[in-house]
This record gives sequence, C-alpha cells and structure tokens, in this order.
Amino acid sequence: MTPTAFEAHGLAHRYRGKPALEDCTFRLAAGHVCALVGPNGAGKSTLLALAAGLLRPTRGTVRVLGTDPASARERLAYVAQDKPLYPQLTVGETLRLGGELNPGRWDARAAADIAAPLDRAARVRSLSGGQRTRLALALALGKRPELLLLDEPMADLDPLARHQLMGALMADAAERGTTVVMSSHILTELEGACDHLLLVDGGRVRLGGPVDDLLTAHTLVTGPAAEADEALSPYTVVETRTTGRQASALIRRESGAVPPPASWQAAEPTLEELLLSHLRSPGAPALLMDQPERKTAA
Ligand SMILES: Nc1ncnc2c1ncn2[C@@H]1O[C@H](COP(=O)(O)OP(=O)(O)OP(=O)(O)O)[C@@H](O)[C@H]1O
Repeated sequence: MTPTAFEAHGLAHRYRGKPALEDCTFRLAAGHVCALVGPNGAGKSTLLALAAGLLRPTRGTVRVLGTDPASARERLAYVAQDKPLYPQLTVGETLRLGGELNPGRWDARAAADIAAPLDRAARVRSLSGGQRTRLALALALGKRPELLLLDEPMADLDPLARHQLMGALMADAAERGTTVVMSSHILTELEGACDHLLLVDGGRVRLGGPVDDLLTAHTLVTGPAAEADEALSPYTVVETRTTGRQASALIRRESGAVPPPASWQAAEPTLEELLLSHLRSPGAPALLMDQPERKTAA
C-alpha cells in the first residue's frame, strides 16, 4: 500500500473553546496533489497549521509522513497565508538563510529557479505581496520537502506569475513525488492541477477522495421540472435548481441505482460544478471515497 502522507482521525481544534474543526477523518496517500477547498472560515488554515505542527489538536490525531507533525518538521514545508519572512534581510540573504537552516537538504538551484525574477539585493520589506509569495515558495521548494503545505499560495500573484509558478510547482512535485496539499478559492487554479480533493465546510470534511472518483460518483441531470420529484426520488440529491419549466440537479448515483429517466439529460459535472453545488447545499450528506490503492488491493 502507498505510504500515507497526511491523515486525521476524529481531528478537532478549538480556539479558546470555539470550534474551528470538528471530527475530521481522512487519509491522503503519498504522491498526490490535494486541493483543500471551502468557504471563508471553514477551517482550512487550521487544518494546514495542525499538519505543520504549529497547532495542537484539541481532540483526535493528525499524522504526517507516518509520524507526528513535530517529528516530521524537517521533511515538510509550510507556506502560511501571511508568508512570514524577515523584512530586514535581502532576497539573497533570505535564500542563504534557507540553506543554513536546512543543512543536508537544501537545493540552492531549485530555490534560485523559483526566485529568479527577484532582485537578490532587494530587502524583503520592499517586496510586493506577490514577490514575497515567490520568495516564500522558493524557500519551501529549496527545502526539498516530502510534503508541501500551501495556504492560498497564489492569492496575490498576477495571472502570468500564477500560471508560471503553478506550472513549476506541479512539475517539481511530479518529478520528485512530493505530496502537495494546497488551499485555494480559485477553482480554475485547482482543476487540472489536483488529483485529490478535500472540501471542508463548517469545520467538517464534506467531500474527500480522488477527484476522478468524486466526479464519477455524481451526475448533473436536467429535465422537466414537473417530473423532478419522481425522477430524482431514487437518488441522493445534492442540489436542485429550477429555472422556468426546467429543473437541474446534482445527484449521487449509488451502486445499483437505476439510470436517470430517458427524458432527462445526464452529464458528468466539472470540478467547479461539483464544488459549487456542495457549497450551496451545506445539508447534503458528506461523501468520503476510498483511496485509490485500497481499491486495487480489494
Ligand atoms: N487565531 C485564532 N483565534 C481564534 N479563532 C480563530 C483563529 N484562527 C482562526 N479562527 C477561527 O477558526 C475558524 C476557522 O478559521 P480558518 O482560518 O481555519 O478558516 P479558513 O478556511 O482558512 O478561512 P479563509 O478561507 O478565510 O482563509 C474561523 O471561525 C475563524 O474565525
């Protein structure tokens, strides 16, 4: 079985008694690129900080790279939303410090490639938000992590820089088999880049598993609104929307369920449609799909 890069069992975190994460259980096999999505305040940053060992669980367990986060700290890299860096250092000094803090692991070339557009003599405090992001990503990749935790890494990058950095990150992760967990609100950024999904809402995991399996488990159906109640009754309906005489619904097709009626059109949803439907329907039941290697072992 593929080793596990990130797993949680009954994981919960409270800030001064106020719940931010509740009863999260999932497993991410090594080598996957996982999108962590959910509305503002869903608990994504909290989950990443728990994985990085910066927060402790209030309840349950979190394990990364087969051990507890504190023991895995040298083998993981975490880029927080606010990208903490030393403002008084130059870009060049920051990269040198990265090398000093990661003896035996540091890949100066990987870091330099990501930081290439930056002026080495520029002080961190003079960098724009997007330039700081680039430097933080250079430090993270230079560490040659086995697990890369990225909290909204691309939020302040211009579209060209986003495209270029995302491409570089994904190529590097594919070449080295790095596991990546990346939170983002930009759904188009995730489509195509991620093969695994965790949708968190209200501190709970609502969807989890391989993107392809989650998409295949859902069907977007469209048909006459007057027939909707009867036509959709065999299914778990995530969301129904009615426009005039037409109804469209995102349904789950449990094994053995009858196909949608012939008068209804059926199509596989896009990742964006799947996510938006679930975000609009907080009451839809959670779906956690088996990991790929569990299936092949069965
Ligand atoms: N340091 C903190 N102290 C108290 N409450 C916090 C703290 N950090 C987060 N929270 C609360 O925990 C919940 C989850 O926050 P978190 O930052 O994990 O969400 P998020 O999904 O990353 O949100 P966003 O998409 O806006 O970044 C929210 O209700 C938030 O107000």
